Amino acid sequence: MEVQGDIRGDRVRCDHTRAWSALQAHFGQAGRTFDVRDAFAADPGRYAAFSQEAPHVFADLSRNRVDGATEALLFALARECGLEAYRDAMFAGAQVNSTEQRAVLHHLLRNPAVAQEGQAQGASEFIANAERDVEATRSAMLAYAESVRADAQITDIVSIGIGGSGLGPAMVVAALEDIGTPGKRVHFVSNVDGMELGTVLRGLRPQNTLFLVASKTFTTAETMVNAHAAREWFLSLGGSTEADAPLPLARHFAALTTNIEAARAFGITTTFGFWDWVGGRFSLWSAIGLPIAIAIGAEAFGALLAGAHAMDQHFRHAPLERNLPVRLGLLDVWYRNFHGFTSRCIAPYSHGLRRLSAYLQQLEMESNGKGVDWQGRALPYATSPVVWGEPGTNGQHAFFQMIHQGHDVIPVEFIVLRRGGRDLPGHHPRLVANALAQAQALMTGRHCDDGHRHFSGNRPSSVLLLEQLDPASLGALIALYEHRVFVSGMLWGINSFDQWGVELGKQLATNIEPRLASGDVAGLDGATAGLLQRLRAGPVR
Ligand SMILES: O=P(O)(O)OC[C@H]1O[C@](O)(CO)[C@@H](O)[C@@H]1O
Repeated sequence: MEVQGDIRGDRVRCDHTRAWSALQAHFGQAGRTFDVRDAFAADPGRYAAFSQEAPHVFADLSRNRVDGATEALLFALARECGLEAYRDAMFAGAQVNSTEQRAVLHHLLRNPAVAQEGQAQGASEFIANAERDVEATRSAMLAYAESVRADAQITDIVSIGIGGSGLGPAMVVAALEDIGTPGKRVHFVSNVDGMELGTVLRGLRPQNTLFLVASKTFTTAETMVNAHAAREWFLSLGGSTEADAPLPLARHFAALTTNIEAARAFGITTTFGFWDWVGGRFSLWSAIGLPIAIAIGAEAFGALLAGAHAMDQHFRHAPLERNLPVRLGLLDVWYRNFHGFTSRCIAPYSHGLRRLSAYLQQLEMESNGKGVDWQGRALPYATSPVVWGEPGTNGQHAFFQMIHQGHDVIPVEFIVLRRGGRDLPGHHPRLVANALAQAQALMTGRHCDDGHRHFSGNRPSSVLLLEQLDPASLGALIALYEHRVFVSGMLWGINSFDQWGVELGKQLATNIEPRLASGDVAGLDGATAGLLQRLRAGPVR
């Protein structure tokens, strides 16, 4: 298929710009000693200047270690790097995933124009074909989701998939469980540890179960092991590979994959495809989102897509100075490369968002945890921070001690809902009060002569405020993070859309597994050989 040009040549790496040198000077003069409390005292308009409206999300960035001068330099950096042209190239279908020669078009999956107007005006043939594929697959998948929802015999859906084929759907289904279909339980199985699948299967009956095998490649070892085990379980309890048998495998298994042939070879006839221009960690909007559509229905799935699309439009069209993904991505660069902050804490004050940190870990660290630029040159600076977190208020009683008083400065992202979910009187105001109090305490600190009780303050945080946790807000929030990762990755000069770093471990595991049975340690390093021999003192099975 013909794609639009490769625009790698237009990229300028952040450290090759004038703005980078200016930021270094600025950091030395003002950034290093910047105190947010002084900035508030000096500027009564600070809260407004560092607030940002975006679709479904309001952001208060005012408690960060930036001022107008810092942001002006960061916007200059973005422009010198060619961020706007690069963003537009991604949306136009250029091969921004340069190491795999792939376009990056997950935004097409949530573009309502694809359904309403068919081929967009002026789109390339490549995009027009992609849009047709998206529309056809989406209609088929949503019709199937509705048929499963209407099928009283199916009570349990087991989605087998890992990484991008598991984390996104699991996070969204947990977040939107209040609007889940009564009578349907959706389970997610990722780990090759048999404890996970075994525990899920223990409570199920094959005639009431639908397995969804979710794998972009349909080769991922963990998913294949679990899918084969599920198949064995199903066949051992009366299931059959014969289409006209009373309990046919074809009715109880479906596949979500770009590798339809491999799914068919597995014996699965119901398949929903997607394409190489959808990265795994950006795929919840595609057929990989089928468990979501079954859980919440086609209409709510459409609202999830619409929320994400609204954020896409904001990212594409808002000027950099009022563009939330841009402001957040620039802040990430400022903190990582100038302040040297090594991690960022995600603190959703929402039980529904309890899987968000796990989801963002893949999105951010698999995308931007890279050490070479797009030309393979070693980078002289750090890239992705460690992203971690737990829902509030639980985190307050675990690791917030360190965030308030530890040596490292850890920017925190509070995610707050104006309206809580299943309202029990008094819970939500208390939850929100805690989020605001933590952000306040981190900034203001509290002087005390007793060092144990002293809070230094000036600890940065942002607040992302959603009206409520509904499909549209959630879609917008996820798309916000996707674009933010694009922004920082673009400035760092890396390819945010490959993941070569996961390959070596996969290959070595394939080499080690037979050695657990044979005991052959030839050619292994001393530590691996030692552990293997120790493990062989008893059976590993
Ligand atoms: O969908 P697949 O092909 O099973 O891959 C699952 C995950 O594995 C990875 O390739 C990393 O190992 C992820 O990028 C991907 O989301």
